[in-house]
Amino acid sequence: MILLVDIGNSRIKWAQLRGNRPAEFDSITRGKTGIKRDISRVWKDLKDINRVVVANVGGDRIGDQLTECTQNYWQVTPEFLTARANSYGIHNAYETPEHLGIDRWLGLIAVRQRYRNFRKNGAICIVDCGTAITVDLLAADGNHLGGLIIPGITSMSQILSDHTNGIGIISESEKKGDTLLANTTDTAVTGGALYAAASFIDRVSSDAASEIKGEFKRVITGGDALRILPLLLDKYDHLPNLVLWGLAQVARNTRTKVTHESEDTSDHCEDKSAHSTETVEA
Ligand SMILES: Nc1ncnc2c1ncn2[C@@H]1O[C@H](COP(=O)(O)OP(=O)(O)O)[C@@H](O)[C@H]1O
Ligand SMILES: CC(C)(COP(=O)(O)O)[C@@H](O)C(=O)NCCC(=O)O
Ligand SMILES: [K+]
Repeated sequence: MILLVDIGNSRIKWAQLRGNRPAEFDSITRGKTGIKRDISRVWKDLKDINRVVVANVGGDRIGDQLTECTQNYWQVTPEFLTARANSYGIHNAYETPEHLGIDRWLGLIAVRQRYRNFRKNGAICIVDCGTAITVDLLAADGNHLGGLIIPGITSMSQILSDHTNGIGIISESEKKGDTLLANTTDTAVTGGALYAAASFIDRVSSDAASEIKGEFKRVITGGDALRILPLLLDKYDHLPNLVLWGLAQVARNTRTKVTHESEDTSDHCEDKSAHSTETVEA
């Protein structure tokens, strides 16, 4: 069995490759410096793992800990992916391609596969709402046009807690009801972060759309997608676990030729097309 692992700066997400697609999605919040205890708890029951394909943006120390775990559990050394200049029909916009976050690169790969019949001269805007919020633009011809990065919702609250006396660690509190403005410190900070994120996403996607002649599609993913979606002005396709879908594509394209598992035709990520107010189960 092939294990697909997405290590972000806040959470570790994983799935198993079933034919051409990821299945049995799971995730945990991870420690800042150590993940061995976190993953030993949840991976001890995983059996017959013969490959581990990894997107890691958490740094080498975290990667080394993952390697120690997979070698202990399954005698398998993980395959750590890095962004490339060109592959899967995508041209990386970065001056130094490997500096593009591997999560962002795999998101581009997954989106290109998901919308492979996308019309000429259009573009797709990919928003990933995690520890950081990233926006990337992928032209229909496969050119990655670049992107932007801001702190995520939790990171913005963390900044205020670290730099002010009056604001402490914010609990995962939302504004009560649908009032525009908040009446407690926690909800003022959380509400402000949500509005900052939504305004950033609305403005960047709107400015990008004005430069694109053809069809313009908006995609959103990441752990905070569902919190931000209700505040967005435009329609988004909510594609959960986008990075794991990208990992599935790369894993099956680098599968050892020996294993000829049944090819699953539907090899693109589920489309939970979402209006800016809700995610509809596909
Ligand atoms: N089950 C959960 N437990 C904790 N946080 C969650 C959970 N689901 C979603 N989140 C939200 O997702 C965010 C992390 O999203 P994610 O895309 O996994 O981040 P990253 O890839 O940066 O690790 C957290 O900051 C939190 O707000
Ligand atoms: C921007 C990110 C920190 C996002 O990571 P995440 O929020 O998923 O933890 C990650 O994509 C990253 O480390 N990128 C490298 C820098 C860059 O993409 O320019
Ligand atoms: K991410």
